[in-house]
Amino acid sequence: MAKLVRLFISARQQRLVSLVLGLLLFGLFVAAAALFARHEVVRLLVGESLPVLRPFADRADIAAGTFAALKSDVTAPPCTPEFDRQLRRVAYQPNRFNEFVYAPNGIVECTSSMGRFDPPVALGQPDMPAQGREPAMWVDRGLTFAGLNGLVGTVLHLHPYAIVLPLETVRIDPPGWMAMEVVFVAPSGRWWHRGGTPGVYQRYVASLRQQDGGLDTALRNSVCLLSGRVCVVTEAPLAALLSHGKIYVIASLVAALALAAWLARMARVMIVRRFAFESRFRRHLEAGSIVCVYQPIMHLHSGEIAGCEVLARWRDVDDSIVYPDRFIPLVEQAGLTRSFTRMVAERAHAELIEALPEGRKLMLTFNIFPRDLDAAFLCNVFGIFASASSRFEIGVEIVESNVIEVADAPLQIEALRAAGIRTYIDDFGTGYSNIQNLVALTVDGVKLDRSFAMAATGSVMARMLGHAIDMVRASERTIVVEGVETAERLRQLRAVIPPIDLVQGYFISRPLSAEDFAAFLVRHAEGFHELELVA
Ligand SMILES: Nc1nc2c(ncn2[C@@H]2O[C@H](COP(=O)(O)O[C@H]3[C@@H](O)[C@H](n4cnc5c(=O)[nH]c(N)nc54)O[C@@H]3COP(=O)(O)O)[C@@H](O)[C@H]2O)c(=O)[nH]1
Repeated sequence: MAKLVRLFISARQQRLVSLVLGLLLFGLFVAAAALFARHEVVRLLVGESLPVLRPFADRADIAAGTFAALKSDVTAPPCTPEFDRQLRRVAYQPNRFNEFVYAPNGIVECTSSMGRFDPPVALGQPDMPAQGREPAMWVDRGLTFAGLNGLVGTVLHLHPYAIVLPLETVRIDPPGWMAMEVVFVAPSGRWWHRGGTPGVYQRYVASLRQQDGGLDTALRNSVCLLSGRVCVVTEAPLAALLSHGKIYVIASLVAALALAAWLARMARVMIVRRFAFESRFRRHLEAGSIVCVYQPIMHLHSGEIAGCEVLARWRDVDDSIVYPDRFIPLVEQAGLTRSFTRMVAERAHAELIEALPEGRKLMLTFNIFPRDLDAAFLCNVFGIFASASSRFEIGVEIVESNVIEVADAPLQIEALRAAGIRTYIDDFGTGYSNIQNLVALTVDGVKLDRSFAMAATGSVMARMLGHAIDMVRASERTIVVEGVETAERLRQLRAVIPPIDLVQGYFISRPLSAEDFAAFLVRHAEGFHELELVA
């Protein structure tokens, strides 16, 4: 899941996702357009086929009418002169065929044409046996049996009569982009060309056989009548279609491309909006996504670990850890400062109670938002540590420049002290730090901004470190020097007289998980003596 989410977080991946989406959509639209075009072409093929089939349907109707007339109008005993007269009467009726054969059970006994032959003659096996209302049918049958030597025709037989039809072929003139063939098809699969372009039917049958494999280069269709006996098979080669419909093809491609590009762009905008850091943070800011780390704070001279500063991190939806500089301003903007501080305090409490060795007394300092310098609220939040009050000494850090924006800051600080919560001015020496504020705010301690201790030896900032320490010491507050990154700086701080109280920085330790902090405490139970090791 985290991997999937990561896809949507980085700008490069977002671009890639939108590109892939665009291509997929383009493919989808082209496929949809191709399906629609296929449907339309098949509709046209059917439209061209039906008029070609109509004469065959008409002939079948005439045959049916003729058989009915023979049955009702010919009543004389078979093959008598009267029978012959009656046959001819039917033959002269309008819209009737006129070549009849009396052939009960397929054995020819006499005909209407008076041809010379020696009855009885068996018609033999039909090419298409009678089926439902359809008569049995012989295609291109030699007509010798009816005395019509040398002629061939189609014979229809519906007991006891047979009708002889002349050889029938059709002329068809399809549009240039398609080819057409008319065939008679027997249930056995045998077929007879009746008109159009030879080969179309064969290719159609071949394409049906290989339907599951291979690319067909033409659209094919067949429309059949009379229980599948007469079929019009049509074929539209793709090349002909593309060249015939060039304009439509180009217009469809351009439209598909434009629509896909637009949708992919919209999707990207939505992804960017949804997965922008700000919205991810707002959606997923909850107790479970807060990570606490603990940076040891050391008594400078004894090396004893006095406690730690609790620092918050946020676990992003892709499981990466985000530093506070990115999200603290968002917490403030969203007005979630109080619930955020509560979540940090509760998580730290749960982790430390679990991880720390019993009986170890520690100072814990928390960063609070300036607007939350409210003793009632803070006592309530940090009250969870009260049951373990003998174990933890709670302090809150607040940037001095912001404290002065809280009208009754001195009162709140006093109330906190009364409740056993210490206050520290954080990042002293930056921004609007001012000695008057230091005097007015009765805080317990001052944390010197880390830029002093981190400054290169001999730099202006490094030289100012001593003055900043003097200034804070004059106010009789506890001094914490942050940002101690080197043994040399620690040694320099140890040489300062009168002595500095507490130090914090990467040289002592980076912020640690609760388990690592507990292990750190065990490792340095006798005090932090790395300096001696370095020396
Ligand atoms: N309201 C809240 N603010 C919080 C909370 N957790 C953190 N913060 C504030 O975010 C700022 C950045 O904090 P972070 O990235 O955790 O950095 C801290 C230390 O890692 C860093 N530090 C400590 N020692 C050194 C060092 O030797 N070198 C070095 N380059 N950096 C070091 O300093 C940060 C601690 O700063 P401070 O708070 O001033 O003591 C920071 O401003 C936090 O206040 C929170 O839960 N609530």
